[in-house]
Amino acid sequence: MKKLVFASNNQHKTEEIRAALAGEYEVLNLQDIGCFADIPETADTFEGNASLKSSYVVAHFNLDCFADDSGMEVEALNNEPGVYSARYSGSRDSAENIRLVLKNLQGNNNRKARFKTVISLMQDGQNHIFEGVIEGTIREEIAGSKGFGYDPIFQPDGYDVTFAEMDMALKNTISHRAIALKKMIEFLKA
Ligand SMILES: O=c1nc[nH]c2c1ncn2[C@H]1C[C@H](O)[C@@H](COP(=O)(O)OP(=O)(O)OP(=O)(O)O)O1
Ligand SMILES: [Mg+2]
Repeated sequence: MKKLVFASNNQHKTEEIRAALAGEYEVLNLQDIGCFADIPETADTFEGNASLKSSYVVAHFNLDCFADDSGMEVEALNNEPGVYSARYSGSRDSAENIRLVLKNLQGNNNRKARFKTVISLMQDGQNHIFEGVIEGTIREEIAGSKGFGYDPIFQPDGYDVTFAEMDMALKNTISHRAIALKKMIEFLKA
């Protein structure tokens, strides 16, 4: 089976991507290639941060790879937390990050939000970008224990459950990450 290097330390993302590519590609993440660095994400866009992560692996390990930078944008919060989703509350504690979103959105009728993923695939020195977006709304309270990050408060449009209430298999057919990944695989197979 062909190998793909995924420039991420996020086990949840890795699990989703491995499930999505099962049987087609073997996905190696940063620890699998012996990279334990927390790659600096200093860009102010998802594309910029994804490109920083993929370029770091090319520069330090001379390996083609792909990286995902993703986050949640809440319309009434001026699209925050956005690229700062991982540390919105100042820590990586998802419960704290969720608490701050709910606090900042309290009493606001505009609960529109979207999840966005940008994948940067570095192949033969070329940076290929693939984007996935899913629209939804922010629940008033958390619901569900599956998934990770902001899943317990994000309800995708067309569903009456949060990402954390749905199985990974269903999330992997509709999510921002699934959409971006599908575009990357189509490119790789072309
Ligand atoms: O499907 C998702 N469901 C819920 N929350 C999500 C999702 N996708 C990203 N998120 C949130 C979690 C993380 O706090 C931030 C991503 O930050 P992001 O830098 O892309 O990932 P990360 O730092 O955890 O791992 P890495 O950079 O090594 O890929 O947005
Ligand atoms: Mg990150």
